[in-house]
Amino acid sequence: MSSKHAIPSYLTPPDIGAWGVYLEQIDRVTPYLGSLARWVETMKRPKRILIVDVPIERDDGTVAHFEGYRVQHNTSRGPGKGGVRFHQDVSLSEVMALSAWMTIKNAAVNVPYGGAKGGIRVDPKTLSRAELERMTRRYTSEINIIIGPNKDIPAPDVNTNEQIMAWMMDTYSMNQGSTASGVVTGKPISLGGSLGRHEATGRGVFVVGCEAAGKRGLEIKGARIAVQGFGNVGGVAARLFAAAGAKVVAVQDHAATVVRNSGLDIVALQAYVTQHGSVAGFPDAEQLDDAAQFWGLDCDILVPAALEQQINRDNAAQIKASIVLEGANGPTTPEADDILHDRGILLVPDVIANAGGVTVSYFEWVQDFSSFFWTEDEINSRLTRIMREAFAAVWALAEEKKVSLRTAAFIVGCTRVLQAREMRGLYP
Ligand SMILES: NC(=O)C1=CN([C@@H]2O[C@H](COP(=O)(O)OP(=O)(O)OC[C@H]3O[C@@H](n4cnc5c(N)ncnc54)[C@H](O)[C@@H]3O)[C@@H](O)[C@H]2O)C=CC1
Ligand SMILES: O=C(O)CCC(=O)C(=O)O
Repeated sequence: MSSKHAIPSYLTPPDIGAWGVYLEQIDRVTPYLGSLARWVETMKRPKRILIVDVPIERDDGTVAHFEGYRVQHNTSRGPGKGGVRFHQDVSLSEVMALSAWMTIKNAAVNVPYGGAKGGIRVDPKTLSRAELERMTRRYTSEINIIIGPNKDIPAPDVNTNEQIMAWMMDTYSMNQGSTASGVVTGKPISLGGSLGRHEATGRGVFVVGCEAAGKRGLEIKGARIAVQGFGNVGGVAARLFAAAGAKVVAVQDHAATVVRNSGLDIVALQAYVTQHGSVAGFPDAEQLDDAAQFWGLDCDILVPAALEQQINRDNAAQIKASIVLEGANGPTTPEADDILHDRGILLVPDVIANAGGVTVSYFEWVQDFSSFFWTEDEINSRLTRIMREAFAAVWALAEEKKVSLRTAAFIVGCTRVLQAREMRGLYP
């Protein structure tokens, strides 16, 4: 949305895609929430939505406008918490859905936050570094009134990273008149970031992947893994699986799919992507001409770690993996969920599988408040314990109620949120 003549996305017909997925999942859960069901209606409504115009001066002197959002879905259990995404397909309905998933996720792993998410509808690859900085700072100033260490704490998501968080923290601090390191997490270590946060989401995916494999009697050593998305989440998860002796047989990113039956060299692939911007052209691998073939590849564990709605009715029947680990948020449509379930494929849902990131974000926030920083071993062992316990609790509930892991995770999350709401007296 860089042209000043383009129609803002919130004036176009609603894209219920991602948001609709969320609503359907909530609806499926309601029968299991018993007396809490009457409040689920309130879970469908975000608490606060801010849509902002983000104008910047381009390097050539022209002015470009971008549309930005921050949605606070729920704050019953604490301040809003969730990442910021820069992507050309970001829309209000997508950010609403992502914020709602954050509410469920934060409650499912029991970190003391509500749920929030933000984004800018922009392809950051079209911006220079200086333009990216101006856009990030302007966006932060525009949402300044609703964020803060005790209000709503942004973090990285797709196409945002430590540098973006540093600019956000600096802009917020300048507006406040004092340094407020706790306003964002996922910061550089030199600015109060936490050891282990960069790897935390991928590490959490790996930890719950090992737990799920154990339930299925699958050895990680020698297991065949396929990963879609080779950024922060997919890249780290792939590296940890490979280091544990698994064979990462396929990696797909926005530009290409690379395959190697005997296992890709993940360290070399990461170095290649750092240099070339994508996996396209990586030597020592076959490249698939048709990206859709990725879904039918022979593997044991499939890790979607890119965007929403990637596993859908067109490809769910082709999936050969026995375990799907949702590194991304919302990668599976409800229709595909049913297909995978009917085929006996074990799906570990996003709200558990990728919760390692926000868990270490919580550690970072705590460390910032106390100005006392933990060792990487302390962080990783606490993260591993929380992820294992969350997985075990959801697994036990799924067995008890005879429901999927997704439904069980939603029951755990919704119950905690709605109980907090009831105790506070905020129910309608
Ligand atoms: N960064 C974090 O801490 C967390 C991220 N997530 C979720 O994980 C997913 C990935 O996020 P990050 O790794 O942080 O983003 P990233 O920006 O670091 O990487 C995204 C990756 O997805 C690939 N990709 C983009 N479009 C694609 C397409 N159409 N097909 C295949 N690959 C495509 C990109 O090439 C890149 O490799 C998102 O759903 C995000 O919401 C979830 C929890 C925390
Ligand atoms: O670390 C955080 O605060 C949130 C990460 C995030 O956006 C997510 O879990 O989807």
